[in-house]
Parts: sequence; structure tokens; C-alpha cells
Amino acid sequence: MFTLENVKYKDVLQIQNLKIHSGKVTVIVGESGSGKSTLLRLLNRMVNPTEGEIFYNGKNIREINPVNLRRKVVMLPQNPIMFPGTIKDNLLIGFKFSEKPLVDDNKLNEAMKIVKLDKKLDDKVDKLSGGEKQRVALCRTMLLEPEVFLLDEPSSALDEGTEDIIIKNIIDYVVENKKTLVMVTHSIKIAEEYGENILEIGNGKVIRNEMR
Ligand SMILES: Nc1ncnc2c1ncn2[C@@H]1O[C@H](COP(=O)(O)OP(=O)(O)OP(=O)(O)O)[C@@H](O)[C@H]1O
Repeated sequence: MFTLENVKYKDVLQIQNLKIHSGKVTVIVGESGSGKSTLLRLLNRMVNPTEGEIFYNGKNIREINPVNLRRKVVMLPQNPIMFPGTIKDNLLIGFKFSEKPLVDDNKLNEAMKIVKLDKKLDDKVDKLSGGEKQRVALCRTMLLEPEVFLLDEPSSALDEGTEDIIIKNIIDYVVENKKTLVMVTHSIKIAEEYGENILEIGNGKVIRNEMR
């Protein structure tokens, strides 16, 4: 799905050769500041490599319009933006940005169940906790149904019990719908349990690449 060849990003990341496989769950672990988020950002052209090439389904991503690429490869950043308004506003805004047709309330409520968010669509987001806001942002990403999900620490603000359920639900969704997931996590437990490919980044380099 993705192939990275001699990729360098400033003095932050240096990856000689890496493949990210279609339909698999790739989990990225590593120390704080090692370059994990930068790797995700390279995959949907939020940043461009200083050197080297990245291919998506065989096509150099420099040749793919960034907006088109980001319709297929959607990133949930570590600190997602919330817009003033309701949960529904915040769920639908992803469709507006990516110019996709809106979905009905049933679909929104179904998606809220996947992320275990027991709230009303009309609830205001400024009243939500950090963990609830994180789940609204995750839900927004899931609803876009992209080919590839890039999730940067999607459960960092959650307690362990909620984290377990939500990660399991996301993985089930990804497997059932034959999506590709690339997820950064601080949790070795999640990496070991769900990672079909575990990548460890250390000091800007891939120091472990384990297929399971
Ligand atoms: N655009 C940039 N230009 C220069 N340096 C950057 C840029 N983006 C990130 N960095 C630096 O690169 C290093 C890696 O950052 P990155 O966010 O990729 O790490 P990370 O592994 O995701 O860390 P964390 O686990 O703390 O989120 C950091 O030292 C950061 O300051």
C-alpha cells in the first residue's frame, strides 16, 4: 500500500526502506520525540519528505493531489480540533471538508456506539471531557470511511477499560471493512495484542519491524 524509499525528513526521520501493507493493522511504538507522528504526517502529505520517495498503491504521492490523497488516507492527529457547536456539527464537518455527501442521524448514532460515546447529537462539545472530545474526533474520522486510517494515539485520554473496548471496536471495524490501519500507541499491550505489523521508531529510524 505504502512504500517508502530512502525517505528523510529534516533531521527528524530517516527511513531507508519500509512497506506498510494493505488491509493490515500496523502499530507504531517508540519513545516520545522519536518521529512517530512525523511518519504518519508523511503518509498523507501533511509534510513532504526532504529526500526520498513515498508510493501509495504504486503511485508517487508527490503526483497525487493532496486533497484527493486525504480523502483516501485520513489522519486523526494527537490533538484534534473541536469546532464550537454540537457533537453533530463536529461529526458532519469532516464531510464538508472532504466534500462528501452528509449522512443521517442514525448513521451518526451508530458510529457513536463504536467509540462508546453515550451522548446526544445535540450536546455541545464545550461541555465534554477531554476523553469524550477525543472520541468525537475519532468518530468523525471513522464516519469518513477512508481506505487508510492514520490514528495518532487515539486513546491517550481514556482510562484503560474504555481504551480496551474502543480499540477493540476500531480493530473489528477495520478488519470487517477491509480497511488499512496505521496507529501510533503508547501502549505496548495494545501493540502486542492487535499489531499485525509492529514498527518501533527510535531516534528517527525504524529499529524494529516485526510481522506477526
Ligand atoms: N516540522 C518539523 N520541523 C522540525 N522538527 C520537527 C517538525 N515536526 C516535528 N519535529 C521534531 O521532530 C521530533 C519528532 O517529533 P514527532 O512529533 O514525530 O515525535 P513523536 O514520536 O510522535 O513524539 P510523541 O510520542 O511525544 O508524540 C521532535 O523532536 C519534534 O520537535
